Amino acid sequence: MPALATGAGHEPGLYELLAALPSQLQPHVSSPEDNTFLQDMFGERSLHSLIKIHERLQHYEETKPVPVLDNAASLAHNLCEELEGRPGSGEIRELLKLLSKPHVKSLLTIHDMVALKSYDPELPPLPDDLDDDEDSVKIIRLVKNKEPLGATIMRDDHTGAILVARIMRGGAADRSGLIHAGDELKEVNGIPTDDKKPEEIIRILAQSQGAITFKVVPGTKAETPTKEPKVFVKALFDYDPKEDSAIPCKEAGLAFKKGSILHIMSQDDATWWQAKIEGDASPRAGLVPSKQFQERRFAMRRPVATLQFHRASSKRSYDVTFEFAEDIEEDAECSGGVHVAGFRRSFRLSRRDKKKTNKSMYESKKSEMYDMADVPTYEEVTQYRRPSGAKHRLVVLIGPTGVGLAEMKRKLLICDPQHFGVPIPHTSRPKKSQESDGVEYHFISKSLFEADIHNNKFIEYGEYKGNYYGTSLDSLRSVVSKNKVCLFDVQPHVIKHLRTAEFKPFVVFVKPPSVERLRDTRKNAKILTGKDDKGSTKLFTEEDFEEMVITAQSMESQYGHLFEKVIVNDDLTAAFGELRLALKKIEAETHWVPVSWTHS
Ligand SMILES: Nc1ncnc2c1ncn2[C@@H]1O[C@H](COP(=O)(O)OP(=O)(O)OP(=O)(O)O)[C@@H](O)[C@H]1O
Repeated sequence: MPALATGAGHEPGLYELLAALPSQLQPHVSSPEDNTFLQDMFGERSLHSLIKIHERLQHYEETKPVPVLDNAASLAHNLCEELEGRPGSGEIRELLKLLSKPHVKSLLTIHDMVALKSYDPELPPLPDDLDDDEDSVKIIRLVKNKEPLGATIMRDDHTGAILVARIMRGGAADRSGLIHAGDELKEVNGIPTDDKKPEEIIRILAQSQGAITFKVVPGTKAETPTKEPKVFVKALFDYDPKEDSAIPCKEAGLAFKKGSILHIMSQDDATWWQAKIEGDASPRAGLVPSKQFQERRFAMRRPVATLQFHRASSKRSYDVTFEFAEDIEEDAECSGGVHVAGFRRSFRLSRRDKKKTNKSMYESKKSEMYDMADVPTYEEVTQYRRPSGAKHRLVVLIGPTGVGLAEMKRKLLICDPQHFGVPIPHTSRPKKSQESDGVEYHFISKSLFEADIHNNKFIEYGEYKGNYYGTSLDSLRSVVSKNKVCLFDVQPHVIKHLRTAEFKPFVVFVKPPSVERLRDTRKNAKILTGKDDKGSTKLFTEEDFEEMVITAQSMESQYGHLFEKVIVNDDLTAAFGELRLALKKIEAETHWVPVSWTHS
């Protein structure tokens, strides 16, 4: 290790520290390689030179020297020329040799630059053939790497000029700050653009390597660098720009899936927003249809979708047959010694027992039609983490009848009865001798039930054999207020009524596997026949499996945008494990929820 210079500097402490460091660090360094590395690093000549420079600079910083001249390089050059003609002494030869060394020349050039404070890069000379009226032309040079430029161009219909149509946020052009939407492109790498189609120019750009020179006439539109607030939305539909004939530039489009979180980076254009997928490493935005534009498109397409849905529905006749099976609380409610009051089947879609259509349910039909009028495009979201001690989100389970929602609820209640709860329903039927009010049901009179319906107290209700049954909002509140996670399975059209800041529903769709897998996994499973009030069961039929799969498809296509988690109930243990994990995450981790749920 070279000896450390004892500099005439101001910080002898620094030298001492450097000299002492290797031996001081030695006890903490385990491998000999690391030790050698440290010795080499601290003994490195360039490090010592750097410290010397640092000291000198510090010294001069204090004395604040001003340059005597700012043309040292040319002075040295002239001197060399003069001396070269003369018969030289040894000293002259030495001076000539010194002044002609490249690093001395560079040093003097840098000296002059500093003296002149001339730090700007040298720009290429302006073309000689500029028109008089082209005085506002700009020559821009960008160095292109593999990344696209992040700008789109178009031809102005009136003037024929090639204009920069938009600059993609976060892209190379945007980051340069040199090109703006509305600028007129005159030349690319010296090639005039006036006789070129936009596609040809794009091709020239794509083929260019390294530096690209643009000649542009800046647009008249004043650039106001707007600091837009950060907007995040959840996409409620799948989008592929390649399939979109309306997008102005497919290459600039951003593909996303239903449920993706998009960071909206610009809404300057009412039709095409700029967005990137949250968490994506690329800084560059892509084009996505704006909410208004997409809503308009969906609205135009909707009659077809409605027709298809109803055709499918009427063929399979699921649309109106809802079943309310009461009296099946049976032993399941008490399994594992856990009394699970109100644990019963809820009003879910069924095709079974067609004869019993008289057990019709309230607003279902109307609501389905209403749902078709909703156009799911984007929903503004924000990050949310349940504050400790705050109420839990309502857990809403959705799925076709027989898929296993009751099984999932039962398992959750058994594994942690202190943590999970279910709402106790109301009924207007008389209480049976073995029942207690507020345990199996809240027993109320028919007139009171009707008054509560009128006052919108029920999130769902139905009539069966002249008696009302229903679940009230207050019964959900009662579970939540006990600091429990309230489990609630409903028909999907009810979800939207629960989507409030109060309940913040976490919607889980339990989906059946294929008919083949259902056949394999449900060999011995039983479903309710709905043939009587006693909860009689039967084995699944092939028709039940098919119905389950088709109903699930309909539910997913109509309500899929409201599902936060989709679980395929193939193997029960695996499906239950997935549900538990999802619920744990929602309770403890940060996730996205609609913005409206966080302002109260
Ligand atoms: N993954 C599975 N593998 C095998 N059997 C299952 C599975 N999931 C549920 N089952 C069984 O299927 C039957 C129907 O399940 P469950 O009663 O939970 O359905 P459900 O969705 O509540 O339907 P419904 O609303 O008609 O009662 C039960 O016997 C249940 O044990």
